[in-house]
Amino acid sequence: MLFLARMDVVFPESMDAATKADFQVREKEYSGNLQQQGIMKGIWRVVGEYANYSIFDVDGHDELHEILSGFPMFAYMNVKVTPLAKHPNATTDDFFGA
Ligand SMILES: O=C(O)C[C@H]1C=CC(=O)O1
Repeated sequence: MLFLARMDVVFPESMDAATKADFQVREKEYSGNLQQQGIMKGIWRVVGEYANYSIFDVDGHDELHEILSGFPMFAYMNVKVTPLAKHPNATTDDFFGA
C-alpha cells in the first residue's frame, strides 16, 4: 500500500545548533535505511520550507505509524498522511521500478 506523507519540522526556538545537527544526522541514517529497504520510495524537499513529501510502501496503517513515529525528529514533526490508490488512467504500476 502506498502512502504520501508530508512532514513539517518545527524545532523549538530554544534548541541549540548542535542538538539540531545531531537530529539531522540521525534522521538521515534512519531515512537512508528505509530507502535502502525499499519502504521509503522517495523523499522531496518542499521548496522554501523545512518540510518534505515522502512516499512509503507498507503493509498497512500500523506499519506506517510505527515507521513514522520512529523518526528521530518525530516529536518535532507535524505529519499528514494521504493514502494512494491506483488511478484508472495510470499507464504503469511500476512507477518506482518496484
Ligand atoms: O529534512 C526533513 O525533511 C526532515 C526529515 C524527515 C525525514 C527525513 O529524512 O528528514
